[in-house]
Amino acid sequence: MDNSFASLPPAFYTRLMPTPLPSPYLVGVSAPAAQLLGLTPADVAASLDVVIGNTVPERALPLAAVYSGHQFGVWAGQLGDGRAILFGDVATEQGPMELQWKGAGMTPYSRMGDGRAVLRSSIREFLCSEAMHALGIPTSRALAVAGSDQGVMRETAETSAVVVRMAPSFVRFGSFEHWYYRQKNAELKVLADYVIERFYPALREEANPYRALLEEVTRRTAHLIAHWQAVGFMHGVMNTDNMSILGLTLDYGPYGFMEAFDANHICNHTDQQGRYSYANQPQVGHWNCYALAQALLPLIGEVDETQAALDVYQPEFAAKLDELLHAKLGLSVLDQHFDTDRALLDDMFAMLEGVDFTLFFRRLSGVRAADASGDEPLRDLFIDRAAFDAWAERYRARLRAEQSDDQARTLAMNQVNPKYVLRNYLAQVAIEKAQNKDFSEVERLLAVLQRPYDEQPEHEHYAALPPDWASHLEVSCSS
Ligand SMILES: Nc1ncnc2c1ncn2[C@@H]1O[C@H](COP(=O)(O)OP(=O)(O)OP(=O)(O)O)[C@@H](O)[C@H]1O
Ligand SMILES: [Mg+2]
Repeated sequence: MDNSFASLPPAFYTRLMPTPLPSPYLVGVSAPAAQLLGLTPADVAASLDVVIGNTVPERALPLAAVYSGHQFGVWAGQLGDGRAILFGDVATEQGPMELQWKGAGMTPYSRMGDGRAVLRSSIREFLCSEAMHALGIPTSRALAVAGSDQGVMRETAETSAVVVRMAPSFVRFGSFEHWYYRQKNAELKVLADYVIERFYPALREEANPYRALLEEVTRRTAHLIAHWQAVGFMHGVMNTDNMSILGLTLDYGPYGFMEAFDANHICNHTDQQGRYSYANQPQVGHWNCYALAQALLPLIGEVDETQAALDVYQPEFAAKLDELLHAKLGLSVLDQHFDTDRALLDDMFAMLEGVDFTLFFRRLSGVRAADASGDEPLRDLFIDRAAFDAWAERYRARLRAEQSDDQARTLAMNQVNPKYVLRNYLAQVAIEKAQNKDFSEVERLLAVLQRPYDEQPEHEHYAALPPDWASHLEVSCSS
């Protein structure tokens, strides 16, 4: 174990130890995440004291990093790892992975917080990190989650937990904004050079590596958000301190997956203005890149160059989303169908209002090019059957225009339209059981979500529409 971040000057972090928690218990381990570290789930279970942060691994250099950020569009000043502690990085086949405890106690950046995370939100972060990875969406990973009965106060009394998460880097847009707003250009440069050297080494050859960095991060962010839109993922708190410099999904708080489609859906109950609604995510992604651009401007030097790097956002986002949506519909991206496809997609989203997002796309693969014989399971999702029938006829015509093969298309579509996503109510069931010390549902649900594209006949009910009680579930920033 190493800690490359600790090689930065001391102004970037505070070295400190996690605060122990009494009588820890293991809540869940991700086998694929463990495997990445060359460990088995049994190895991780045997290291429960490390998972909870009561034992610090040999050669670890625990630290909390400083960053700032814009929260809900407003400059929030200094934030920092208020409850996350980075303890080192290890070599894996996917390159070095940093390891963090989230919820391991107070740091100098805790502000009003207690440095803890509750079991509820820790299970949500654990499950969704691994679910997103299995969906093929760039994300931080989660190795394990452990709990303790030590109480923590939120809206109600809850108990503590710690997630061990992993990513090549946890540097955020806000890590750069921090130095920009303090007018510390030397530190800004140190951080940018560190990120380029370690994560974007090819950019060193560019005429202006800082401009190239901005462009690459902007591109990755645009692609990430295209993935979110395509799978119906809503992050919930797209503050600049939650935006990864590697274009990863970071900080699983009040996120949600779209169920009954509503473009303006707001998954975070605390977000009353809907700044981070599904429909707003693409433009917020751009806005966040703009905040990063502003922070990098002193290094890039030229406003025009900075603007040019930022300008890749719209076309990159549009092209990526177009590619992903075509794949979801089993269509090739072909110039001669550009206008037809635009209208087909627009009308699809209009028709989708109120229809379950995940089930719609999964069942779409059953539609046959020749006739309506495969429509029924999909058609059943619609109240306005006539509208569906009319759209399905146009879709069929488009399939025939590229001589689409039903069998091949069904297979391909089922590789991109998940059958299983982490619906809020599924997480809630697992959480309630875990709160009663039954962790079997966390394990079962994780196993289902690790194969989101596979038919799992024994787990059919995990793909079903949410039950009535689920409509009362609310998730907020409280975690
Ligand atoms: N319970 C807490 N104790 C201390 N600090 C907290 C707590 N909850 C949130 N914070 C801090 O408030 C800021 C914003 O919180 P946010 O919910 O975005 O992050 P987070 O979920 O704690 O962590 P991360 O972004 O690392 O996943 C961060 O600086 C975070 O560390
Ligand atoms: Mg955060």
